[in-house]
Amino acid sequence: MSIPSVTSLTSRADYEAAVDTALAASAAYYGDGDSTLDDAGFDALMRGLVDYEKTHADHVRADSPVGKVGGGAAPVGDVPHTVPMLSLDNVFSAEELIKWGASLERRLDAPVAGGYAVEPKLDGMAIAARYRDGVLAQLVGRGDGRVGEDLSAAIGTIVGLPEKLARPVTVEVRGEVLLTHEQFEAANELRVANKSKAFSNPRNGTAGSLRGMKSRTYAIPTTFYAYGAVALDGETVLTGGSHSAVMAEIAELGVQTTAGIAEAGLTVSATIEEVQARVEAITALRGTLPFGIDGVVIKADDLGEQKTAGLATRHPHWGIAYKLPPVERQTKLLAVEWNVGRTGVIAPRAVLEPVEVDGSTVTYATLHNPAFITKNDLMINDTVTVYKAGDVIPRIEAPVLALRGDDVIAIELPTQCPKCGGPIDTSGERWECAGGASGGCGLLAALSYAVGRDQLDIDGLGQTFLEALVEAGDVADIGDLFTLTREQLTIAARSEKRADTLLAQIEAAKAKPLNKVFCALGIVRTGRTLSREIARYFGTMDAIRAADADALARVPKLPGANAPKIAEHIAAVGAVIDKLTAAGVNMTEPVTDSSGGPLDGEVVVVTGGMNGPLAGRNRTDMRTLIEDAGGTSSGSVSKKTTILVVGENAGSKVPKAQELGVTVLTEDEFAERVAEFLS
Ligand SMILES: NC(=O)c1ccc[n+]([C@@H]2O[C@H](COP(=O)([O-])OP(=O)(O)OC[C@H]3O[C@@H](n4cnc5c(N)ncnc54)[C@H](O)[C@@H]3O)[C@@H](O)[C@H]2O)c1
Ligand SMILES: [Zn+2]
Repeated sequence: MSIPSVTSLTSRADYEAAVDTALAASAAYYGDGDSTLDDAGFDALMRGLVDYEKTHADHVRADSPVGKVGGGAAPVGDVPHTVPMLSLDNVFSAEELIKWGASLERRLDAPVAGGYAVEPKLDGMAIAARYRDGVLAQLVGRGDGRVGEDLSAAIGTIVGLPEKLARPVTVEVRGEVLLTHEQFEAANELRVANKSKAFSNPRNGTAGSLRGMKSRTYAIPTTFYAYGAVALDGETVLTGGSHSAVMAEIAELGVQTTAGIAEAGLTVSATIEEVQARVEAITALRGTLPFGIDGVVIKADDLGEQKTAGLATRHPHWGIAYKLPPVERQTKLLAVEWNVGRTGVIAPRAVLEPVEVDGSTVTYATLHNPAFITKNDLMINDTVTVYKAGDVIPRIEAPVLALRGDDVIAIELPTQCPKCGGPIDTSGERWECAGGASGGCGLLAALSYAVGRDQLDIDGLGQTFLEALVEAGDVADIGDLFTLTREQLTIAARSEKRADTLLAQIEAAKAKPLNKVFCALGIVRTGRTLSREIARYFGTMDAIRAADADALARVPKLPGANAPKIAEHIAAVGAVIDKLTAAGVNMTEPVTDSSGGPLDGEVVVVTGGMNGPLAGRNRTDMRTLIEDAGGTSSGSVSKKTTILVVGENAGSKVPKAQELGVTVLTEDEFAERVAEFLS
């Protein structure tokens, strides 16, 4: 959707409608709503209004947003500002910046002597913070620049704006409140948990966070950066003669300032050429900053020069905003595609009407997962806000509900894997192809898992070899691993020697106990521990296959609610199990009567690195050992713990165990108790 840079208004009716649209958009933009226009659309409309008003002076409406701070519709309130809080005029290119520099020097009637302060333009909400005798007494929004709303209820929730200064001075600090990317995510989690609608972007989220403090019971933390300060109640505590010096004074009082932003923070440039270089440097850092910026602000640093340059009604002459391309645009959601990733994750992707965002054309955006679609009530043909920060994949923020037409169509969620047609595991937030070991879309991931150390332990079969085997069509499920020929392996591994090693490892894997073979199948909602329990309980693969959900639910540690899914998946991989059986893979669990074992009834915790007779055993190995010996393995010391095995560099678990009266054993003592299981 390419928006013309000027909306052309050809009749009085057009003009009237445009004023109404702009006022409504501003009210939403500066309030906490969703505007029906993106910034590019709004700016084009404003340019259209300016053009029209120039030639139709008699049509100009009193409430026209032209020339007004806050677009003529920002929430205003009733607190008068000490000194007007203005907006900033814009430039968009190096040429325009040079022109602005020249016009400033004309106003000064001399070259700029004090240099230019250059700082990021933070994309949040402007506020004035009034400190009296060092105590934060009042917060005031920008409003229409002359009067603003009282936002004092938010005192104490803003990072960087302390409730007390380092010295008991009276001063008004001005700056931007914003939500960092992290705070934005956290804010939305809080909102959703409290049954409120998620904020659609950090800027209107900031407004919502501050205003909401008047009525909300929970605080949403925001962040403040000062970029100005003025005298309050006639007291002048600021002695610095430049913007940068004043910022240093403010920082000394304990307030966070734009000078405190790492790398992209306030610096002073001597010439316009240096300013341009600094603008480019800050632009390059845009994607790495912890919050959004929509430009770079340039100010004559010397306060005397600022005074000489003076103010226009809507903006100062001594400063300018160098705007960066918008990272947020509105466009239309045309369709949703479902793609299956290499690990079997089924991810929705938005197909958009092409739109230019931050200098590049965006046609697709991630929709994360099905829950994102339902949570945001997205529909095909909705107007959506597309957002791009740095080199991050474009994201969709929210549908603009005010623009929803009659042509919207519900987004259909898949009921089967879009790639293989197999079943889908919808238990997690991310949906996955449940084909898994039976050759579904997660084949490579499933194979890697199956040959892993805790399963079949064919460690020579790394990712590259597996990929080669799958690519060659030699392996379509884990059953095929056991019928690989020396020739196939030689081609995949590019070496006869490696092929022979692999053949030996594969042969050895055939003798693995049932619990490892079962684990290798990657059955949903089972892992190592449950595989052991299932194998122990049923003894043979045939018995496992014969078990229905009720029988599975009787397995120790197996949550009954998961049993039906597990049973379903076991049935689905029947053909793979048949292949494994035919290839001579062991399908029985060796009977280890663990009741009566040396650790029967013990709850064992292991801490520190294992040495001596237990050397080289990681936590998984230790758990296996404990379970084999009839004990229960646990990760943390509690009242239930009966034995703590202490290895090298043991930490805080030892004093805790001693405090609880838990038996503490050295590696040697423990090894002796489980000697018969150590081989
Ligand atoms: N999409 C919409 O519906 C809609 C509606 C109204 C306005 N807008 C957008 O808002 C912009 C104009 O609004 P504006 O006047 O609020 O702001 P502005 O973006 O033109 O700039 C002025 C503001 O920049 C902020 N700022 C951030 N960092 C600063 C720094 N380091 N030093 C000084 N000031 C700093 C201050 O809050 C100041 O008030 C336009 O880009 C317009 O597209 C959009
Ligand atoms: Zn699939």
